Amino acid sequence: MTKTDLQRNAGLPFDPSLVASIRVNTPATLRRAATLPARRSLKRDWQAAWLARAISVIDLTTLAGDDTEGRVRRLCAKALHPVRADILDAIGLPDLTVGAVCVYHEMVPAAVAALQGRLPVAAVSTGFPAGLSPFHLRLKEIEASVAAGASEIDIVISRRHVLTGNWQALYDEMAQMRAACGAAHVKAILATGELGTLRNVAKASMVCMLAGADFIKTSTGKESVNATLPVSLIMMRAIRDYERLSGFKVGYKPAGGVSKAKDAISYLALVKEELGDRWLRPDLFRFGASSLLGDIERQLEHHVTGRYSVGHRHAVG
Ligand SMILES: O=C[C@H](O)COP(=O)(O)O
Repeated sequence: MTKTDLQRNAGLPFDPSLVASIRVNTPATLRRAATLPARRSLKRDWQAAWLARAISVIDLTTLAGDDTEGRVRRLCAKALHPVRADILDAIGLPDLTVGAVCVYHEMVPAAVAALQGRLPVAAVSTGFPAGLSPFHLRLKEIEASVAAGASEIDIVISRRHVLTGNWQALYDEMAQMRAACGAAHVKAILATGELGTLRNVAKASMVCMLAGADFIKTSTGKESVNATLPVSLIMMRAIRDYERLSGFKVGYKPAGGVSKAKDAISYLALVKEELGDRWLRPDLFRFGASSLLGDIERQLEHHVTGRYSVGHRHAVG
């Protein structure tokens, strides 16, 4: 998928009364999310199809202080050929790639050179993960990432705007970041584990969408609590509400700590039930994940051969 395949969210004017009216039924949300992993048991062939689908929507990620160009090149090779050819043949899939590769700004040139336009490169810009570098430098970082060839930018919001209820400031920040992205697609990372309440998550989701976020994303992967099913339920319902208001479909990206194939299936099931099949494609859904692919590949190998291989046979990067 190239950037031209992705629709852009034009946003809507800031509406403080809309934001103030947002409510969340926390006990009901927690109950609904808790039923999901227990209810889902898929038949063998369907399971392979869902796991292949999960791979196709991974933003294959390396976001480590010791990243090197060599690691990014290996990650890109894996992104283009995420599953061994014999396993793909056995499950009847001619070809499969992940959704995108996600790296720090400094690693964008290495990823762009390795992928040669075959997959999008997403950059975490704006002083990731805290998002506390000077604001004008965060905007400059976005522009530099786009100039280096990133076609998707994952920005991080200022958590303090949420924690102090300064929704106008959050809207303005998001709108300026979106503008700095130019033609690149923008994903807003809410860092939900640091927002205090599910109501704050719902409000922050809506404000970022009003300000033009093309995707909303749970976490950087660096908070102590990252993607969860209850948070995902709230964010997906906010996406539904925004579609009712604007007619626009915003994408969703759970990220951080999604490392097991069975968790990926729970997320996909939630997307299907809350948003519908249209969201089960890379233009509207991504997993931000560094180690999920290895577990899925292991499960697919088991599906085909009846045996589990050791985890290090499916190393990524
Ligand atoms: O955006 C992606 C996350 O940083 C990846 O988190 P993870 O390493 O827990 O999979």
